[in-house]
Amino acid sequence: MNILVIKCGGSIINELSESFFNSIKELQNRGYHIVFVHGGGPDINSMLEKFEIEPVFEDGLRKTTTEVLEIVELMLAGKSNRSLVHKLESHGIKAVGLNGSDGGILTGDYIDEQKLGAVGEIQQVNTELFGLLFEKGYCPVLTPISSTEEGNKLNVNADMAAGSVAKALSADMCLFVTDVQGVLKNGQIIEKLNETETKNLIMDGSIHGGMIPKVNTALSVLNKGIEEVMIVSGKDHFYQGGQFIGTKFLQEEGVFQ
Ligand SMILES: Nc1ncnc2c1ncn2[C@@H]1O[C@H](COP(=O)(O)OP(=O)(O)O)[C@@H](O)[C@H]1O
Ligand SMILES: CC(=O)N[C@@H](CCC(=O)OP(=O)(O)O)C(=O)O
Repeated sequence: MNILVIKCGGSIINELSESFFNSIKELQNRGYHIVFVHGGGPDINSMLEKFEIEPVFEDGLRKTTTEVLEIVELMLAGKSNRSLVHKLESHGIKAVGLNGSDGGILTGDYIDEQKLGAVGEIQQVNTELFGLLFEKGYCPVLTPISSTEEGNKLNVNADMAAGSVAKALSADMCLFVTDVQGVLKNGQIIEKLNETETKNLIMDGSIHGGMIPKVNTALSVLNKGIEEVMIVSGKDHFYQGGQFIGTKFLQEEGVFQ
């Protein structure tokens, strides 16, 4: 079975192009079973603003108080997930929306409760439901909300959640769909990146903000043996004539699995 995990950024859910959906259908026709994991940072921020709560980020992760967690879940499950599922279905792609914490799909633990509040990292992924949905031709569409073994909800960065799902499924491919064509330097797309080059771009500030968790997750997925890991745009064609367009992550030369 060919499995593709697609992380769909909150930055792009409302701007996905027709060619994005065509690419998804083409990949399904080529035999790929697709799991979507999505973000929703802008949706969360706009609701926080309505409640006059200032968003606070530490190293790209949202500080998540009990009050913020309620809004995060409300917006991810109630808005971002609904939008993506609706768009997929209206393009003829069978999709089922799930909160990551449903059915024990994403189980995690706190990263640093003192510093970040209810922010987690995934420790286990229950992939059973995916198999059932794939059998009937549905794409699971997951929020990055997870829960602890005790049942406490956790807010997980969506790039990291997608990476954990890709690793758990030993996916053939993991794509990070965002609002830029890939990793850029001086406005130009970088088509191929290895770990050293990526770290250097973070160090010199060329890669910053929301791109940091994305490239770090991309590298960690690559290091788990998933060969095709890319950052691509949801605004343009990301797949044409069997070729992907974006930034592809490559193992360092001389490094073997
Ligand atoms: N080197 C870079 N190349 C491209 N985008 C970058 C880079 N460094 C930072 N970014 C920023 O990262 C953003 C994508 O991350 P983010 O906003 O978190 O998107 P998403 O919601 O898709 O996860 C881009 O829109 C851009 O502003
Ligand atoms: C812990 C943490 O930061 N969680 C993220 C989850 C959503 C997300 O990652 O959305 P994007 O993909 O749009 O950035 C947040 O609260 O914004």
